[in-house]
Formats: sequence, C-alpha cells, structure tokens
Amino acid sequence: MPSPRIDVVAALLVDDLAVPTQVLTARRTEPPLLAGGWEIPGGKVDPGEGPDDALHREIREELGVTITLGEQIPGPLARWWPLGERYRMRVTIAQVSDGIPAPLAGHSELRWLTRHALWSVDWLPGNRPIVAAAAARLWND
Ligand SMILES: Nc1nc2c([nH]c(=O)n2[C@H]2C[C@H](O)[C@@H](COP(=O)(O)OP(=O)(O)OP(=O)(O)O)O2)c(=O)[nH]1
Repeated sequence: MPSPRIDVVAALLVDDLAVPTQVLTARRTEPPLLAGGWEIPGGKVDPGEGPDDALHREIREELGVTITLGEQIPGPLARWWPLGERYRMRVTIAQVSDGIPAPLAGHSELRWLTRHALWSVDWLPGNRPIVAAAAARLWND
C-alpha cells in the first residue's frame, strides 16, 4: 500500500564514506517556521521520479555537487523516517564525487560537523532521532 506521506530524500554527506570524520549540515531559509533550523540536504521526490534520481537532482540543485551514494540510515517506517504526520524521509549516507558544496538554493549556510560538534547546531526537531541514528551508524555513538 502506498504511504499517505509525502516522500522526501536526503543525503547525509560525509567527508569519506570509508572513514567518515565529518558530516555536512545546511541551514534552511524557508518556510518561516523552519528557517534557521539545520537539516540534512535533500527534498521532495517528484511524481514519477525514483528516490535515488530525486536525491541526485536535489543535491545538484541545492549544493551544486555530484555525489556517490553509500548505505541508508534505516528508519522505523519500512526504512523511512517520519517527519511529523505529513512527510517521511529516506536518508542515505553519501560522499561528494565532484565539486565543492555551496548553499545555492534553500540554505543560508553549510557547515561540516565533526563527531564532537554533531549537536552544536539547532537541528530541525524531526531530525534529532535521525542524527542520533547516524552517529550510531558512523561512529558507534
Ligand atoms: N530536505 C530535508 N527536509 C526536511 C528535513 N527535516 C525536516 O523536517 N524536513 C522537512 C522540511 C519540509 O517540510 C520537508 C522537505 O521539503 P523540502 O522543502 O526540503 O523539499 P523541496 O526541496 O522539494 O522543496 P520545495 O521545492 O517543495 O519547496 O521535510 C531534512 O533534514 N532535510
């Protein structure tokens, strides 16, 4: 049965898929309710689009880079993570394969976070369990 939630895909960019020491987070500029919060870059899957294609497209549009996909961070809804009642998000660990990330659309700032600085930004509320699961996956935290 299709999910009643809208599909969002996001890339948890790490500096190195084999030995990750930092993750990239981005500060949203919209909508006003979410502006200023830090998130995992990505966006909604378009109708008829596959989730991986959507992820490559969103990261190209938002950050101007090409990425290589690694493993997913599995969430509790058949691997997706609930975001409130309206959305579900699939999070894939990834690495930049070409380019340098820049806040081209939708973000005012990007920041690479080390393991110890992971909680130094104000993550969007729905992201906290995802970030905790990411730390466990990347660093056994
Ligand atoms: N991309 C992303 N969205 C998140 C995260 N956490 C979170 O609650 N969200 C919410 C914010 C939005 O309501 C929704 C995703 O929408 P979006 O605004 O990023 O999607 P989009 O780029 O396709 O935006 P648009 O063109 O429709 O404006 O999920 C996150 O870590 N990354």
